[in-house]
Amino acid sequence: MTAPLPILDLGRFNAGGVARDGFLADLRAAVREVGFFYLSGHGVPDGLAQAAWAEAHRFFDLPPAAKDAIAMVNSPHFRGYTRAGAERTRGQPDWREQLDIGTERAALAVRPGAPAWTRLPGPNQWPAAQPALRDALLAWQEAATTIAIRLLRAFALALGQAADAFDPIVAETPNQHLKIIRYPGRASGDAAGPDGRGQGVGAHKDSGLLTLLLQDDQGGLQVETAAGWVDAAPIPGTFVVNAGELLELATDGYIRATVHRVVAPPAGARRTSIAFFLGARLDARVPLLALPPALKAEARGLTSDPLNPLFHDIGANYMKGRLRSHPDVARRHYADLPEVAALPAVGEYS
Ligand SMILES: NC(=[NH2+])NCCC[C@H](N)C(=O)O
Ligand SMILES: O=C(O)CCC(=O)C(=O)O
Ligand SMILES: [Fe+2]
Repeated sequence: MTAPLPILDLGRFNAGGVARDGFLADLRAAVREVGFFYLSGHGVPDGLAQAAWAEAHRFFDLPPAAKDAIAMVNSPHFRGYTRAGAERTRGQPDWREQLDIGTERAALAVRPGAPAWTRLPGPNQWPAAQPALRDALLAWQEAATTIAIRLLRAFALALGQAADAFDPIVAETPNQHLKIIRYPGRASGDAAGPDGRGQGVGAHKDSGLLTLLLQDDQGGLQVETAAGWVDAAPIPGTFVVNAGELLELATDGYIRATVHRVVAPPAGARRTSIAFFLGARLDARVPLLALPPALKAEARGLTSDPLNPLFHDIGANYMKGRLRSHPDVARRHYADLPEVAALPAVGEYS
């Protein structure tokens, strides 16, 4: 048995004094060693999560036509519904259906020649048949943003920085991204992976700063560690938290954005999750933090993966993930970009 992932209580951070110091020491160890932990004591009112769960289940139970009416392929902002099998991770189809939303705002007026990320801000798509979904998910997105920004201050302190070290890149227009996700059960043999089960979502890093995940009681999330894949089994009342690529970039790899995946549930079961990704302002660059010497000596440098280059330009780093994940959206709305012309044709994935 591998050691389970650590559990950190945000109440200790909020309490101050020695409790806070203990929390920060545990946080530093957790992000350096695994990059994944459970967060308890976050204080988000239970009703907000309950409402988000109830509306998420109602959404996935809508008839397919009602969901396809707000298909992501209609949105240059990568917002809307994606059917199971349409998203790609490392070129392979992910067996999950999902609704992606983000900050609700008007699209920017985009000048020709402006960076591609300027096309990302914009309105969400909501199902006409379910007006309550919008309020529940936007309220959840705000609550999750508040906790994620508080945690980011804790990360800064744990790294020997001023608490506000990340404030400039999350001020005013942080890149909020929320997904409600359902993984259908799969019979073994159904496009089974090496472990005999299907790909719910393939192995990847999250591209932003921090991810806060709510998961139901099904399980299936796995985290890559030095000792191999470890299950992030559900623990009621907690979030699963993980560091994204922007923290790896900011710390020259002291923090690693940990690789994770979801193994599809068996036939007859299903998994539902609600993932919130706090990203930074798309118009900024990730600062390279000056770590205290003791921490700097332990920084391992950035990982190098030819399929996943890391970019200090935040807009470019986020864009790469969106384009490769949703080649249908990329071809419809971003065909002018050279990296889109280079995407393998559907059916051509190895
Ligand atoms: N928005 C996300 N966090 N998506 C994570 C899934 C992995 C994604 N398909 C990728 O290729 O990077
Ligand atoms: O659904 C989950 O539990 C994890 C999803 C995930 O890792 C992602 O969408 O980035
Ligand atoms: Fe992820």
